[in-house]
Amino acid sequence: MLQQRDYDCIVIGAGVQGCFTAYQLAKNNQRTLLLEQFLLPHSRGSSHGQTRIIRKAYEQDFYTHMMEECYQLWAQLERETNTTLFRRTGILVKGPEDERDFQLFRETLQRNRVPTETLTPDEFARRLPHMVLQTGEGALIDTTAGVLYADRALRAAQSYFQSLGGVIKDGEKVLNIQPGSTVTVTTASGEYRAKSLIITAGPWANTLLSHMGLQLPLTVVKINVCYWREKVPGTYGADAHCPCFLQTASEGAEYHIYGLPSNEYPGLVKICYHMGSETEPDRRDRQTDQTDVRILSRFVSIYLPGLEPEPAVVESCMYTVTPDHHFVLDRHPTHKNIIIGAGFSGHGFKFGPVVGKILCELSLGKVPSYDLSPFRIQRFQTHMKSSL
Ligand SMILES: Cc1cc2nc3c(=O)[nH]c(=O)nc-3n(C[C@H](O)[C@H](O)[C@H](O)COP(=O)(O)OP(=O)(O)OC[C@H]3O[C@@H](n4cnc5c(N)ncnc54)[C@H](O)[C@@H]3O)c2cc1C
Ligand SMILES: O=C(O)[C@@H]1CCCCN1
Repeated sequence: MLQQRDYDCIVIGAGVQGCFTAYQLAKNNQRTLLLEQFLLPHSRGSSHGQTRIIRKAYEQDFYTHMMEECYQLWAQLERETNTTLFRRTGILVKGPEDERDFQLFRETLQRNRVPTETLTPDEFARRLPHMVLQTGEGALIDTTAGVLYADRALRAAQSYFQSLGGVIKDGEKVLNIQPGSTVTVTTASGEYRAKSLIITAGPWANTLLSHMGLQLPLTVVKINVCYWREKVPGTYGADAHCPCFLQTASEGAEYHIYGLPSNEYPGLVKICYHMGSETEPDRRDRQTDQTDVRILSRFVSIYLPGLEPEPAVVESCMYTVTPDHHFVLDRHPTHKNIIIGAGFSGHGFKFGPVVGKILCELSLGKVPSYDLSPFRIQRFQTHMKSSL
């Protein structure tokens, strides 16, 4: 027999954005159901793995502004669950000083008075002897930045949500959505109804939105998550005061290259390319392109001489990328009680707590705490028309 249950809100997708949205809804006394297609925890979306970078260094002010509150909300979840979710390491932002990309980071950090150190070549050589700064490159350290313990963070948000009475049903794939003043969501095991629905389905966003005749211009890409062996274990470790780093677009790499100090796998440093090759979320193993790995190998051999220049471990993860690389945080254009959080374009984890707050505000009909114009669906009008 089918179960039938009524809730105030249903959230589809228990990645970082769905978990924090559910957590915020429960804090606002909403009877909330969080549905996840896979058994938790899983490594088939975008939020798995031990670590993510958190930073205020951004090219746009609006992200740096949102980070103020993000840091506070991460610390709040740490207190609520008595867990450590953040380790401060700083992030080195480095790249060609005369290129716009590097300048945008520098200007945003300055304008927003983010505590930042500017390293001269001599200081760089002294502080970071195992990294290379080439002539013409600038180097800044956003000292607020660090590492978030990602898997642990998801567990913390889920358990706090449950402690507030929230319900998680994993292994329940949503098969159909019927919009209306009460939204009906169907899975293989039941039918659930709620006053509002929040879709945070990561790479599967468009599959779910197709039930409501909406397709966003999202591209799903597979990221090869590469770990590189230290020639001397610990050289690039957080204990050796090695920061995270972000190399801005440079010769041979159109997108950023970023890395985190060795941590989760002792002796191995995670370094990835901020783009991959297009894939389908249920068939990402078919995507075997290694272009990103080749770009990374070249980078490692030039800039990080203390690492072996071939990856020791390669895992995978997915990005869901919008044309401008900004998020989608909005209502469905015709069904106003359906809220969409999508297209986090490979940089959404650190924003989880504020994304959850914004999606919760939208679902409760409150005025959102932030100007959402960079995140509106409306901005894709031309893309969406041309794809009809
Ligand atoms: C390699 C890599 C490195 C990254 N590094 C950083 C970083 O350093 N800093 C940072 O801030 N961000 C980073 N990101 C980006 C960040 O991890 C993502 O933006 C974020 O995880 C997106 O979360 P999500 O909740 O939108 O998606 P997901 O985590 O994919 O969650 C969506 C969930 O919805 C579920 N779902 C889908 N369809 C259905 C259905 N029909 N029924 C039920 N459930 C469904 C899925 O199973 C999934 O669990 C990185 C991403 C990758 C891949
Ligand atoms: O969000 C981040 O911080 C990482 C590093 C930079 C590229 C995007 N992903």
